[in-house]
Amino acid sequence: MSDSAVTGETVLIKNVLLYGEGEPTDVLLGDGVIAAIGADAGKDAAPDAEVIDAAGQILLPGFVDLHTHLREPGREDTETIDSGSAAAALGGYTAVFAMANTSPVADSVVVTDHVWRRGQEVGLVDVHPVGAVTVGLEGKQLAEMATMASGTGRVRMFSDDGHCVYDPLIMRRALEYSSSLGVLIAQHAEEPRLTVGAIAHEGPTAARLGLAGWPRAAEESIVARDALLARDAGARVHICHASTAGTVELMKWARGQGISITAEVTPHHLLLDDSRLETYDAVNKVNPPLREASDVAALRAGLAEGTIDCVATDHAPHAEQDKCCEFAAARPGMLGLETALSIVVQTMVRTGLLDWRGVARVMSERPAEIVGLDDQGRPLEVGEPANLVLIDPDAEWTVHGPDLASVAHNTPYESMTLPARVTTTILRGRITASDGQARVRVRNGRG
Ligand SMILES: NC(=O)N[C@@H](CC(=O)O)C(=O)O
Ligand SMILES: [Zn+2]
Repeated sequence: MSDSAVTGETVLIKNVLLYGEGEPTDVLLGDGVIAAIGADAGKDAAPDAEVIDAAGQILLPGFVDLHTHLREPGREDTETIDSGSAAAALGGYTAVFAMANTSPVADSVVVTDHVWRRGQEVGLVDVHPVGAVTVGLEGKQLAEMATMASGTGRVRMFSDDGHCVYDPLIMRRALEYSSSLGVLIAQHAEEPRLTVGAIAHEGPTAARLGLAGWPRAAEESIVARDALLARDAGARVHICHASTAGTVELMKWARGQGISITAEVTPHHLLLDDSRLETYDAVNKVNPPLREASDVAALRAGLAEGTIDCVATDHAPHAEQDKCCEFAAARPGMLGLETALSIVVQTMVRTGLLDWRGVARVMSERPAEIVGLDDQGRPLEVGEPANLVLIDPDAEWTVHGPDLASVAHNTPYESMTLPARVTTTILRGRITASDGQARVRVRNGRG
């Protein structure tokens, strides 16, 4: 064997378009990294290398989701780290951030380390635990952020998501503390005094349908407040699921002031608006609510120009009994991991707002940068970690909830035909999903 020969599990991807550009080429993966790129990349491939004919397919860095709800521990009847990892791998993700609103809440290192370890055992995607900002998500007392940040799970992001850290003094202290720890605070921006009883976007549709309204100002007032608190604390703040045109304007203003603020938008806020509520189907109930077409247009434009940094799924599985009930009683949230790429292609690529490099930016590179992951969202270059996704841009598929890997089936895209599909996902050189099947880890005999 020559010195340059690649050892361990090797994968040879043939005839693939890097970032959807240029001429098709070959990419060899070995030892968990990109070992070679080019027409002769296969010359060092081991005889037993897995060969993927990727003609017509696009290679991007694996996706990173800053906002996933995996429901373990506590609601394993709706999602587990196993099922959620499979959904993530099938959606093209190589890293996800599992939100802290589990039961028990991830406000201690016991829970955050469990989430990390369980994710590594499953081995389909890196499951990074998000720690709670406050004990029990109650907004009263800061959780032990330093302990969680230094645990095995190395918590990099803290959020009370599902709840807003509404007390400005607590938020200020959390931001001050976060900058000394080098971690990120992600805010579910919702002024709770403005959303008492609210279940839908406050506007003409909700008024006509008799649904109590969640005004845009409930989000925007917190975005503005937190921008100012981050400025004063010299800290960074990340805005979860931006949903209004006004939030895009506030982001522009804050950036112009030199404030360290980033924001994500969900696929559903890029595609759906409150006209979906006409049927009273609670599958469309989500926080923040689906807004108006003008907000959807502003969010798309904001993402295209970089004012909104990235796409995050807010994948929120719920049991059938919590979704197939009266709108007011239903829980908010919808599935997102397995449909995210298709929705981004439909809303951003097919509309000419983003090219495939732009998709890599908003789904891989920016989210990895925002949380400081140095092994994700990397350039497609020799020596870089082989965290990758292969996409068939011309595929079309019809969504059917029970076919998704999640335990729960609450997809708002049921029976919709969507463009583009993930064909293969690769984590550290190992195929984690291909042709619609997640691949659980096979021991390689060395370990
Ligand atoms: N988005 C939602 O409507 N629900 C999320 C919580 C959240 O992200 O706010 C959930 O945990 O179900
Ligand atoms: Zn939220």
